[in-house]
Amino acid sequence: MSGKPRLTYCNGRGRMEPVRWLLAAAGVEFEEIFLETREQYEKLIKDGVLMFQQVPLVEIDGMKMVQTRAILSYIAGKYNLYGKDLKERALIDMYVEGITDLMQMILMFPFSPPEAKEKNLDSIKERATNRYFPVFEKVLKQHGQDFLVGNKFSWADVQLIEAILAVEEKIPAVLSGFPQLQAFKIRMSNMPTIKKFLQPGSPRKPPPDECYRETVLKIFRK
Ligand SMILES: N[C@@H](CCC(=O)N[C@@H](CSCc1ccccc1I)C(=O)NCC(=O)O)C(=O)O
Repeated sequence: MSGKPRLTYCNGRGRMEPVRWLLAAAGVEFEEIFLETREQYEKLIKDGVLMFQQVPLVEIDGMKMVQTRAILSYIAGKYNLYGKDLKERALIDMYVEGITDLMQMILMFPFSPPEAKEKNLDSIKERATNRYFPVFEKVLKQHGQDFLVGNKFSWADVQLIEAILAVEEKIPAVLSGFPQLQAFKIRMSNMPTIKKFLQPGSPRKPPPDECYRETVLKIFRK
């Protein structure tokens, strides 16, 4: 037992990528088990390892954690990325949940039917530009600090930089109207732990491709 957290999921972003981001941003090394076949997944279920027969699964501190939100909250609390008090935690929760709503659109995009892809991409652009990014542009402009909450690096900052980079992969000019977010992106990308995670060879996963899509559908088919 290495003592490192152990992540079980497909070899791709999916619902596990925010967990990889948060652990990496906290400077925590982790191990990964990749699900490649439905048989692997069915064996986890048979062995009673998955509380709701779902992954992500994160084994940490003797626990077999499932439910992405619970996993992320535990990691944020453990590594002091969850604010200094209840009100800062509430603000971080609101920011994270909002960004998660945007990221859910990106998560599901590879599974859009071909005829819906253009419309779904337009929806991502519309929501990022008009609903989500303006909130964080305003927050950063109003308090003039480097980080979203309490002038301290937190889970909210990690979730936002992940989202910015993910949206830019689809809409490269998405930050053109957001100078504060452009500066935030540079600041976060230069933080040592995030800079390391953005380097080739890190556990960060590439954008989903057809192979990943087919693997997910094969493993989790109903
Ligand atoms: N609420 C759970 C949902 C987890 C979930 O839906 N996991 C999927 C794998 S992610 C699958 C995935 C991967 C990429 C993009 C979209 C999606 I959905 C699963 O285990 N499905 C099997 C089942 O529910 O029987 C969480 O947040 O962890």
